[in-house]
Formats: sequence, C-alpha cells, structure tokens
Amino acid sequence: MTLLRVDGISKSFQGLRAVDEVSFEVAEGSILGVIGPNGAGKTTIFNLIAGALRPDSGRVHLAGREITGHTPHQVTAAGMTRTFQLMRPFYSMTVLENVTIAVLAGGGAKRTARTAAAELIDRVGLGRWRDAPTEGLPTAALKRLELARAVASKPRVLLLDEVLAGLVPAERAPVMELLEQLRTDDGVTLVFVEHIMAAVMRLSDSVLVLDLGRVLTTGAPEEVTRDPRVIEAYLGEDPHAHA
Ligand SMILES: Nc1ncnc2c1ncn2[C@@H]1O[C@H](COP(=O)(O)OP(=O)(O)OP(=O)(O)O)[C@@H](O)[C@H]1O
Repeated sequence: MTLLRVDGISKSFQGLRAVDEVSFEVAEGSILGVIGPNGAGKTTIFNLIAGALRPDSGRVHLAGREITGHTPHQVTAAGMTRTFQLMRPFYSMTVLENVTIAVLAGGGAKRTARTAAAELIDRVGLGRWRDAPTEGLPTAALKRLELARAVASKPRVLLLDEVLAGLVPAERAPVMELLEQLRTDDGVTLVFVEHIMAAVMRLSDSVLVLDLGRVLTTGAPEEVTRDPRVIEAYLGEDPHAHA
C-alpha cells in the first residue's frame, strides 16, 4: 500500500525553481533513499511534505489523506515526523528529559514516559549520556538524540535528513542497524536524505535521484547508481566514490 504520495510539488524562491514538479510514492514499510548533488532540492522537499513550507503547486497525501499545506504539528499528528540537519534539542535539559518530552508529545502516557524514553535512549546507544546535560554533548550523540526524539513520537513515516553526517564509520553502524530495526520490528516507513552512498546502498529499497529540483530517475539502488545520468549529475564522478 502506498503510504506517502507526492504529486507534482513545486517551490520557487525568488524565481529559482528549487523543487520542480517532483512526484514519488513510498510504500508502507519500505525505505526510500533520496540522493542528489548539493542544492538539488532534497531538504526543500522535506520542508514541503513535512509542513515547514507550503508548495506553490502539487499535492501530498499521507495514508490516503491530503496533507498539502498542513502545519508541521498537523503533519506530525497525521503520522509523519522529520529530523533536522541542524539539531534543536532543549539544551538546558538532560538527554532523558529531552526524550521524555518527545514521548509525551507523541501521546505517550505520563506514568510510563520516562521508562519508554530510557529504553529508547539505550536503543540509540546513548545510555551513558542519559542523565547528562544536552549542552556539550558531542555531535554524534546529538544526532542520536535527535533520532530518539523523532522515534519517540511513534511516526508511521520518518523523514531523516542526513542523520549519518558527522558520524565516523564506527558510529554509523549502530544507527543504520536502528533504522533497519525500525522498519523490520516497528513497521516504520523511512525516507532518508543521505550523501553517504554506502548507507544508501545498504538501506534503500528504492532510491530517488534529484538534480536541479527535478527527479532525474528512481529505482533500485544498484540500478540508479549505475545510471550514466546519475553519474553525470555527480560531476562525472562515480557516485560510489562518495561512500
Ligand atoms: N529559504 C530559501 N530561500 C532561498 N533559496 C533557498 C531557500 N531554501 C533553499 N533554497 C535554494 O533552493 C535550492 C535547493 O536547496 P536545498 O537545500 O533543498 O538542496 P539540498 O539538495 O538539500 O542541498 P544540500 O545537499 O546542500 O543540503 C538551492 O539552490 C538553495 O540555495
């Protein structure tokens, strides 16, 4: 079943067509990787479908309901949550407090929120920082906190914006495992923007390739990354070289 359907969305900024008639579908329980050179429109698409920006035209449907132009809060309530490239935790609070708030915001019961948050913190590998103040955490820990907060809201669709950026390979592996578990064990549908090609190849069922605001191609990961148009969009380099 198609869970997320995007039909011909466009967005211009001062005459620049940042997103140009982009359409794609994501089946429930699948993982879509979104790739493209810098400025291709990846983050803007997330902003358009998650409610941070209103598309100039086009429509977005989630589980058969139109959510075009809905506010971020409404989109979250409808079952779709996003992470940000730049994290925005409450810096004055501990890791546990931050995730507990996210569990409560996701409709979790007050009595069990802290326990649920602590479990999630362990799951993303943040156990040793559970009671640490958020301010001063290393980037890798902040990234995992952001992921824990997003997962806490129990989304049906999770939009991930470069969650692996800034992590060293040893830190990436557990995050990738978590993403696979989210799909397999929790049935979460994932859409993730990522520059690290090894992760795109490993996690994606299908890949959407963007260039200059348009869909260049879409298909299985091994298919699209061998597509000459994709290689050209990456300035003549083999996209695998970004791994
Ligand atoms: N708020 C804005 N105002 C003006 N231009 C914008 C705005 N947001 C994005 N753009 C422009 O839209 C285009 C697409 O940007 P976007 O950030 O979506 O690309 P991206 O594929 O996410 O890039 P990156 O991989 O560098 O994050 C770029 O040319 C960018 O400069």
